Amino acid sequence: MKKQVGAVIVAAGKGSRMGTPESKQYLRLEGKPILIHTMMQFEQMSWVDEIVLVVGAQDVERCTGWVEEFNLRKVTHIVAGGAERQYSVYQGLLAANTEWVLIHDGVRPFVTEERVRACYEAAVQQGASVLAVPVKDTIKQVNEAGMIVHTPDRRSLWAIQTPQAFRRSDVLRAHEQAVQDQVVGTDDAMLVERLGIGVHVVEGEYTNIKITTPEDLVSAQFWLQQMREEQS
Ligand SMILES: Nc1ccn([C@@H]2O[C@H](COP(=O)(O)OP(=O)(O)OP(=O)(O)O)[C@@H](O)[C@H]2O)c(=O)n1
Ligand SMILES: C[C@](O)(CO)[C@H](O)COP(=O)(O)O
Repeated sequence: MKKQVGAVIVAAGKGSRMGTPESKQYLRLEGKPILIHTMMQFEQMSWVDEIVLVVGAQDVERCTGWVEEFNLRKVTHIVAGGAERQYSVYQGLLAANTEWVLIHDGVRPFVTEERVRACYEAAVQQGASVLAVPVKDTIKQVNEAGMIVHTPDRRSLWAIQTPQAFRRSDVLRAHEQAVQDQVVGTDDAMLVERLGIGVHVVEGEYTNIKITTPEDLVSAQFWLQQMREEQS
């Protein structure tokens, strides 16, 4: 029988905004690569059946070694990604073999099982869902001359996170349509929305940061320590 839930974890980016010689997903926290922290979160979710990992072609070998070293038994495929996040996700979706997929950034290690489950359940009920948090700042739309052109009502603005949960067949179709239409999106929901499928927003946690720039590493150390204290 086809398995129900898979996680597609994308980690084929270069991390240019981090600016380190080693791509950010391989920087170590408490001795383990950030990507491994993320994968361990999904590995311990008993209801997640498989994990598909997407990395740079040059990193497949060392990631295969880590999957063994850290006993990540749910990993079924380690595939090479593409030049944009969207293309990496697509490669992961092709390899996945579950009815539902949870697409997650390899550099969001602090996502909690409770929120991932809520996201998955909302998708099953509503068709598609993403984790997100209400924005805390006032957001302005600014033109090329540096002038404010619009202040959207903050009450309708959410910062979108991962995981993003979809029926695999829907999100695969959305990616294929995007390629045909020459659209490159910054998340997968955007591509699914284009098909006219409603995407439900599930409130996430501000701690589910995407490690992107050097100051995020300071926050990451802090949140990891907090997690350890809660566990002990
Ligand atoms: N071609 C790409 C680009 C990004 N990603 C992954 O998508 C996630 C979110 O992307 P982002 O934080 O933007 O990572 P990078 O693209 O690596 O960062 P930057 O934009 O600073 O280069 C990361 O886990 C990243 O590895 C990917 O799999 N393939
Ligand atoms: C998908 C995403 O995590 C939603 O916030 C994000 O858009 C991907 O990373 P990027 O920084 O936009 O490349």
